Amino acid sequence: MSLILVCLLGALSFALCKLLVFLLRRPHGIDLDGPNKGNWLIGNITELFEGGVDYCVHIAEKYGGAVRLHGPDGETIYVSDPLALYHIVVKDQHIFVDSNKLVFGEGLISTTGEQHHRQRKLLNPFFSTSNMRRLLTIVHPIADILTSSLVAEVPTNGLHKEIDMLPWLSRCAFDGVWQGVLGYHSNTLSTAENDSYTGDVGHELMKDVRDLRRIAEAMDRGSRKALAKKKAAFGLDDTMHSADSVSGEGDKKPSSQVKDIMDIMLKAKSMSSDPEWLTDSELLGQMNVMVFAGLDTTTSALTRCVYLLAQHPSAQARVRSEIRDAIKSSAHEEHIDVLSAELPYDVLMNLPFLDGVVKETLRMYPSLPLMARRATKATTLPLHFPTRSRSGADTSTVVLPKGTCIVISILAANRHRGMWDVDVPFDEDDTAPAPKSSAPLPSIKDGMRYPGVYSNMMTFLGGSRSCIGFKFAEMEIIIASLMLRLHVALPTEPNAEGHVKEIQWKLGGSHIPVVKPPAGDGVTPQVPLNVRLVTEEDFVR
Ligand code: HEM
Repeated sequence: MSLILVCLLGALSFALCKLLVFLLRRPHGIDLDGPNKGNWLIGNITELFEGGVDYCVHIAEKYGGAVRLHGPDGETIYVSDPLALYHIVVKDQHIFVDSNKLVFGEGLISTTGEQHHRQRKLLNPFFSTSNMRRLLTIVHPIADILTSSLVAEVPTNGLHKEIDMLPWLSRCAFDGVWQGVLGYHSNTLSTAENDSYTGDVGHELMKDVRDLRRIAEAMDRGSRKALAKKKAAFGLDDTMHSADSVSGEGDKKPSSQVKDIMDIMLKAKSMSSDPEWLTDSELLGQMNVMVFAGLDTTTSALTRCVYLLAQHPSAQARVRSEIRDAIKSSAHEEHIDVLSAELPYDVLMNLPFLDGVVKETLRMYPSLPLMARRATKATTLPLHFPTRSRSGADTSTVVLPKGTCIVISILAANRHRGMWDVDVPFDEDDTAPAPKSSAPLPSIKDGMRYPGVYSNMMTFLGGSRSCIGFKFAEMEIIIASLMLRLHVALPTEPNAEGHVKEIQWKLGGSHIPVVKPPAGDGVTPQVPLNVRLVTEEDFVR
């Protein structure tokens, strides 16, 4: 055998050994247990949407706070463990990123790193409790219009009428967000006519990515109009004004009359000596983001809350009675006409059962149930509750390769049995005694915490990318106004074929209510409820 051949064979054996060692040492993906891999192309991640809320909660209960799933990009982890979430959204949030830049321009949701930090620092004060409190007063008249419009729809003889509540509640959310963010009176509740912006955005829950793009474009058009008008009112540079001639009331508004979030931002801009401070494109981006981020989320929460009250008549009666009692005692008058009385803001925001109903809705059915992130480098996630590895042994850490996709399960976190005690006030059978505690929110076990910004739940996420508008998402005023005058119940009338409508909540990016076949098509978003005027029987006796 020639020397060359010996050398070649030696090199080949060496390379084979190296390959063997590499293959043996190669990590076998993420060492977590999880459901079967599913479809070879897209994996099993779509089962989250197909299986809906129950499946999303079930897999966390079965496999633990970190579950291995498979998506189109390979292995994905589905996280609801409190410590892991703390690392993802707070401690190591710079590693776990998400970007929607293409759709949202330069608004808060899409910016990252230093730009996001700068914008957030600038915007945080605008969302202070006192500003929010001021902004929330605009919701009052909107709630009144919603209720009186619905009262006008139902028979005066006490019989009910089936009404699809979705368009009413989404218009209400729309008017609230538009007016609160842009100071634009869209009045979709009181007029059937909408401009292209309100028409495109306001009336339906968003269904797919094409809708998202169309909505983003429509929002941009509307925001440009609103910005140009406001800049003129604040005496700021009017380049945008001339590009988009804006007519209408309110020109040259005195800067003391600051009413909405845009007013607050523009007033701050008009007082700054730095022309680069909050550029027009940043301002426009912020407006689009606020309206987009606030609209579907608020509609979804509001609709779910009304639906749950229809499903749980005793909770409905209790809410109604609590509001009536509070109005009477704040007016110091037993025989006051409750229906025409003002609902004082401070009284409303301090009603424990109403507060519990709103918080439970947000906890059990978070408007954004699943959020996506991606690990920008290899890292190790610690877990508070040990979870199952592939071998079935318990593990308290998960090693994540660079690029791993993460699904933050807000839904599973908010219902984690290791963290929360019971589900009240919406008990399954609606017969359980009402909780005695003055704070009817389920207690958090052993003082453990989720890193959420609100009530320890993850509904508004946590950390530097948490929801900036969560204080603006209060629903108490609207629910109180509705409940005081109207009674809602699930549909009861069979159609011509004898089928009664049953509402099903599908899971997309948000929750989509449809009527299940055969009574409905299972596709069109709607929430048909039997609505009638309230009678004395509808209060707790
Ligand atoms: C029930 C109502 C709401 C829910 C459940 C909700 C939930 C959330 C969640 C989960 C995020 C994090 C998104 C992510 O990191 O990918 C978020 C972000 C955000 N939300 Fe909300 N939101 C609600 C209402 C609102 C309202 C009314 C506004 C504005 C007036 C708003 C403005 C924003 C903004 C600007 C962000 C981006 C924050 C950032 O990236 O720094 N949200 N929201």
